[in-house]
Amino acid sequence: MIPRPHRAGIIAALDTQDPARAEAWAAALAPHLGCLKLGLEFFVANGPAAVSRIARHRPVFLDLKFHDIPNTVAGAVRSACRLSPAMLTIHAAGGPAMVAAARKAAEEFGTARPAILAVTVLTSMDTAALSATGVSGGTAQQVLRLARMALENGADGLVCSPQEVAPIREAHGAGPLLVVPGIRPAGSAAGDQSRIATPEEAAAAGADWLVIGRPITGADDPAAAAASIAAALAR
Ligand SMILES: O=c1ccn([C@@H]2O[C@H](COP(=O)(O)O)[C@@H](O)[C@H]2O)c(=O)[nH]1
Repeated sequence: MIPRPHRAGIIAALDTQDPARAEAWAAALAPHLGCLKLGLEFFVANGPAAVSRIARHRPVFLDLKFHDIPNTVAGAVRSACRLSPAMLTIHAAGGPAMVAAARKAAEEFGTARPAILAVTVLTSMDTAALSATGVSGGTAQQVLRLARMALENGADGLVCSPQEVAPIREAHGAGPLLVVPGIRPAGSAAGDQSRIATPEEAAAAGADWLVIGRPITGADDPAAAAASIAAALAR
């Protein structure tokens, strides 16, 4: 499992279908960050072998957000573990048995296994969007509910927005690994993200890893953008 950074580390989200572009980003960004995230867009277009090529630059966070019946998720976790990712996502909404099955499958790979992260409420969702799925009470309450269930059933950590980092730390302490998208440096466009904060705010709240996509990959000079965020976090 990837060691927890001493202060909040940066994960760049390499969201592209183009393997050459992902490779170029990985090479340029590797000196400035700790981990590279590959998600569905890259994986569906390029497959497992391309993941291994990106992993030559930095450990890979494989963000495929598995959500299915426990037996199917266990099989998907086993397949993903063969690519030696540092972290792997499942949806907490899959329920206790699914989370437990994911952890058990990962443990078959011993100490080299990835951290199993449970996605709570997607950072693109606000209270109205959540309520449209039938969940009332607001995003913060639902994140805390899913966080407790996922941690009790074997998740090593959580994916949550920067706005829920402090309440999760208050409820669960320093133990869970908190991986946090919805990061927007001051002046960056939010795009489709709803529950956002700056890198400095997320770090101060207690995030372990900050997941940053478009503010880095959409910049004229992605390496300079990553270096500038890293420098701000180091101050
Ligand atoms: O709740 C979630 C879970 C995952 N993500 C992923 O993080 C990045 C964010 O990219 P930006 O360009 O910085 O918005 C992206 O790959 C998402 O799939 C998330 O945003 N929210």
